[in-house]
Amino acid sequence: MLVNNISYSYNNQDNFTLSNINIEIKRGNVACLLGHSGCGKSTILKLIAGIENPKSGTIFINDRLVASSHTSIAIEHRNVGLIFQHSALFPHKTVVENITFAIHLEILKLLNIEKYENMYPNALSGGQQQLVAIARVMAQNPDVVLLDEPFSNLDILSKCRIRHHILSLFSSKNTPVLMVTHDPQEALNVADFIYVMKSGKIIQSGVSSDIYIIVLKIIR
Ligand SMILES: Nc1ncnc2c1ncn2[C@@H]1O[C@H](COP(=O)(O)OP(=O)(O)OP(=O)(O)O)[C@@H](O)[C@H]1O
Repeated sequence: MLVNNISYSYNNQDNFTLSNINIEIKRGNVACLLGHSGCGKSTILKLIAGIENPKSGTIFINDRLVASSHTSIAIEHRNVGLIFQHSALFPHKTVVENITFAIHLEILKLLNIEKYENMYPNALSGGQQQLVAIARVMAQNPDVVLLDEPFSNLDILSKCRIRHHILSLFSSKNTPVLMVTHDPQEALNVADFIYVMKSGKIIQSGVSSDIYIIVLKIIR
């Protein structure tokens, strides 16, 4: 997955929300976007997913051009697995119907949600709904996975267990993962590569061990 010199502004304003963003994630690797609230992390995910289109620059998924100032492959044709903080489920479908297409019982078991199989989302807690959204992406077999603070409404034990399962599953399938977080410790724990953002720019990037000192400064 390659994001090449992307710039973007909401509502065609002169001040750019994102300037000259470059991100490369090798197959099977996990990269983290780390930065304070409002620095533009979610906007990068929206551009990769096809919810917004860049003003300049290019995006490639699986070596295919999906976005440039004059090209935009529709979101449903990008095969992107998206998990947001509050992932939307179809309220009129049961858990098993929500996961649809390539439903795998192993995924339900892995996430401990097989007992909710025939329930509707309104009968599930926020954390349980999030597990169903995660299962849906795991069943989709995406070309790239975008995680936007996906574990924040899970308890700490579930968070560590599920995060480990998801990241090892996609790593074993050679799928690149881009994860947004505010939490430097989480980035250091899970990422192969970290991009540190400030005010719409990437101010530092590197393998986790190399930027440890910079991340420590952010924690303080
Ligand atoms: N739909 C929109 N229209 C106009 N401005 C927007 C829109 N969405 C986001 N913004 C602005 O763009 C900037 C970047 O927002 P973004 O959601 O990408 O930040 P973030 O780093 O993901 O923040 P957080 O960690 O709080 O989710 C912010 O200043 C925000 O106010």
